[in-house]
Amino acid sequence: MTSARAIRTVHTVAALRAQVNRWRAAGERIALVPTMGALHAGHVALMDAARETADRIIVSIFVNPTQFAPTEDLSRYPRTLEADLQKAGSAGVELAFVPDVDEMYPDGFCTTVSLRGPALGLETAFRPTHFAGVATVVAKLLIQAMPDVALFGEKDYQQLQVIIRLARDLDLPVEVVGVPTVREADGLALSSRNVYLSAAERAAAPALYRALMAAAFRIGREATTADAVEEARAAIIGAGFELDYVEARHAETLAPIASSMEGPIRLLVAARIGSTRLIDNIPV
Ligand SMILES: Nc1ncnc2c1ncn2[C@@H]1O[C@H](COP(=O)(O)OP(=O)(O)OP(=O)(O)O)[C@@H](O)[C@H]1O
Ligand SMILES: CC(C)(CO)[C@@H](O)C(=O)[O-]
Ligand code: BAL
Repeated sequence: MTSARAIRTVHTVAALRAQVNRWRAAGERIALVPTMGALHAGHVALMDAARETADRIIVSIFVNPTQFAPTEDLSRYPRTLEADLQKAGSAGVELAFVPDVDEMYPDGFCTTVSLRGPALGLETAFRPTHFAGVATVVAKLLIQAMPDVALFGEKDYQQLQVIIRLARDLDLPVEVVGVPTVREADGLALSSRNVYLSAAERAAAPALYRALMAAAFRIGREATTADAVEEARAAIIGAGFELDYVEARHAETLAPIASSMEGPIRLLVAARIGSTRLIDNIPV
């Protein structure tokens, strides 16, 4: 059951803070769900999880230019604000923070978060400036909204680990919560970028998840981790993808797997089909 409430939109940090301060003064627990809009059921799962833990939910909708490289899809990224506000309101969100680029990056802006640890490799090998943009905007959003809890999807698993580390390292007083990936019935992870897929590409796309599932099943049974990852690589390329990476990593530090290593493993993949780049991951 969702509890639809009237949603209010604010565009400035000052208006966001004024509302947050009123809620704080009343002793209410606040959740923030950061998004780039084009909301789908994956985002709604974050809002549902937020409702379980907080009295008030804020969604931010901001297509953050600094996390896109000049060659990437910033200009064609889907923008569906009216429908987004409708969906967020139906999911019990009361406040939408929808800043414009100048509000987030005023003239002279020159500060960026620098990262190592979980940001090394994987996405960074293909999007070298991406996580600096993500971490900087997320740090800003967390300082602007001062939530008790912020929710992020496991679909962007490396991003989630980077943000957990960011909050810990910068002593941001927020609980960072990861929410499991919401999938289509055939296994494809929901993503705002799925709208780019042609019918044929959409039909091929679940091969990504199937290859991860097959590898996760084989690891620790009849295959070494390295062999299972190699098989996943072949299956993904065989399904028509251009593979950026498929790797097994330590699930929290995202350190590469060494044969002597203990601890949980995560399989992560990024691959391109046509003009669309998809990512996915699962636990082993
Ligand atoms: N299928 C999903 N399941 C759970 N969370 C998701 C899913 N898709 C996105 N999210 C989460 O929603 C938040 C906002 O993501 P974003 O607005 O970039 O949407 P997206 O679908 O990931 O878009 P993109 O196509 O840019 O990857 C992030 O924390 C992201 O991990
Ligand atoms: C966390 C985020 C909203 C920062 O722009 C974005 O990277 C996303 O939507 O996953
Ligand atoms: N959901 C991740 C945002 C990005 O790919 O830029």
